[in-house]
Amino acid sequence: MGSILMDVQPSIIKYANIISKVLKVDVEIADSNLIRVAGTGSYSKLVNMSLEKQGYVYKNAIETGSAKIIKEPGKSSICLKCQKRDNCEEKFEVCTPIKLGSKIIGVIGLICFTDEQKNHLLSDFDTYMEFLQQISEFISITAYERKEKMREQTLLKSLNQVIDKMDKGVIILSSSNKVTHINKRAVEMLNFQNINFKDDINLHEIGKGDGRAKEFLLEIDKRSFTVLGDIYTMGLKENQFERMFIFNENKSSNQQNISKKAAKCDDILGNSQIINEIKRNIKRIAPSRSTVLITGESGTGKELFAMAIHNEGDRKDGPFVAINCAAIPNELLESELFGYVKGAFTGALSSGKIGKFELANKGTIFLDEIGDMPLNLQTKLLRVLQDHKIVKIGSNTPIDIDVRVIAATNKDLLKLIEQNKFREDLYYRLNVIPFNIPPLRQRIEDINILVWYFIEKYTKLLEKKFSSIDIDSKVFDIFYGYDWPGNVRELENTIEYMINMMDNDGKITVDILPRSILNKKSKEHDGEEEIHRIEELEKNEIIKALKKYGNTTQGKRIAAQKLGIGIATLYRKIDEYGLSN
Ligand SMILES: Nc1ncnc2c1ncn2[C@@H]1O[C@H](COP(=O)(O)OP(=O)(O)OP(=O)(O)O)[C@@H](O)[C@H]1O
Repeated sequence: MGSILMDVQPSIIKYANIISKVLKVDVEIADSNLIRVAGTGSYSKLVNMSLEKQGYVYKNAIETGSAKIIKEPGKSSICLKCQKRDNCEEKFEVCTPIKLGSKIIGVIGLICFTDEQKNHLLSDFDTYMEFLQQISEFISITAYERKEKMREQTLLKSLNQVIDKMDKGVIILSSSNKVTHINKRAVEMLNFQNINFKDDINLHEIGKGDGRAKEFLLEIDKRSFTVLGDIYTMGLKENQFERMFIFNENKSSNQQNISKKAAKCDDILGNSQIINEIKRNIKRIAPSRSTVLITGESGTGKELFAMAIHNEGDRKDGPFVAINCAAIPNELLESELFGYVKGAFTGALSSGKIGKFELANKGTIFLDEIGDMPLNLQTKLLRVLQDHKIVKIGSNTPIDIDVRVIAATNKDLLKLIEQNKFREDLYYRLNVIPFNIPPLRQRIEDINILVWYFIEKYTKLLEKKFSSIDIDSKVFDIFYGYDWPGNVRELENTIEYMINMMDNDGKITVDILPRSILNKKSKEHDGEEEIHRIEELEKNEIIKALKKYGNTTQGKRIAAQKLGIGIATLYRKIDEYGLSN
């Protein structure tokens, strides 16, 4: 039977030798099974042997948990059962238990065979006993550390087993960014032939992702991937298991971080006049190379519109590379955008790095949250827009690039210019083709189509099965009256929440609306009194009424009545506001 002291036997032998040298006596250390773990002098040859038949003093110390001093070995009552009692060679014996918490895990015995040894020990007995006590505590700490290490190893072993069974990619990183463990799924997803990675791994959060997971740029073994995932701190095993990165989807399976989605105008949902006009304009300007600036509140779909511009034009077969300027630390943004040559700075990858501009060559780069770009980079960006050339960090050689730039922001760039936070010349360079995506509350006629689209998306995604789905008209009333500060993204999250909360009857009712919407439904956006144009209010009321009572003749008659206008006026206004479909 093993024991914790046996597990750290080499250290125990060292401790026995130290005690023996200092106290000039022979030393034995036994574990709680009375197996000799260490011994000095003649006992060194008897290590690993059982003391069952003669270790009565030790047994007593283990059972009582207290030190024993045997002044006349063989004659003490403890020695009664010992076979060697009558011809005991020992002159003096002291033993002290080794405790780990409340448990006795072994015993240290000091044995004097000569009077000289005995006299030496007794000459300063209290100090020597204190020393012995100290060593006993050191042994106890060594055993504790070992126990913890073993516990951690067992834990890590089972953790690795669980990780290997996961259907998500998992990479465990050390504090120095080396791969400690990579699961099978990650190897498959990233298509690795060999998992003995020599270089450090680079992992940067570069975007908000899809709302559930963040977007990361993963650089490993001279390859880059854009993946959706999350990092969890572990802090285990002496920094070997520092962080765990769990990821879902490799957005770019090739060696470059190009996220190429084929969203086109038809993927932009909505039938409002303004959305239709934007879609028409996208088709018009898609073939050109002119820079586009998309403005609009967060969640209005700016990236979707940018992708549509890319995919409706001649560059559709080229890459669409998106970068979120706000999500990347300033000091990394330059190298993300322009790349660097090998040896450009300490910590640089030995292979150098290709920047997003180069990756986007012959395609489109989407610079999201451009308002957050630091001023020094704004200057560099301006130069790129003027010269169509980039210069990598650490290099002097300009590289020609053919990239269309689409920038987006939810900030007021003119205000930033006033505050000297955004370059005016860059603003005009970017704003060649401006698109402003109106907030959802200003195009509530798009809500219906978006709601049904997201219902379909999330019933499929969440594997919910309904024979049919019915939405209470009160839900739409609340949706039409709500401000949607988070715009389409908020609507999407709301529907996802409601699909989760729905009963099996397929009914979407007010009682499963998220609290945030129920509580805020009538609050003005941002807490400010927002002023709407009269026509906008009128149009929205007509849309609400038509949604509520239906587009049939009968529905229109009720709508007109509720709106307090004549049926002819309603028809005229429907025409005027382009609401006939
Ligand atoms: N008209 C639309 N049709 C279909 N989906 C849309 C539409 N508008 C937005 N979405 C969806 O809403 C979500 C948010 O859109 P997106 O990320 O493009 O917004 P954004 O304006 O770029 O936000 P931010 O300013 O916060 O970066 C995405 O899942 C997007 O596909």
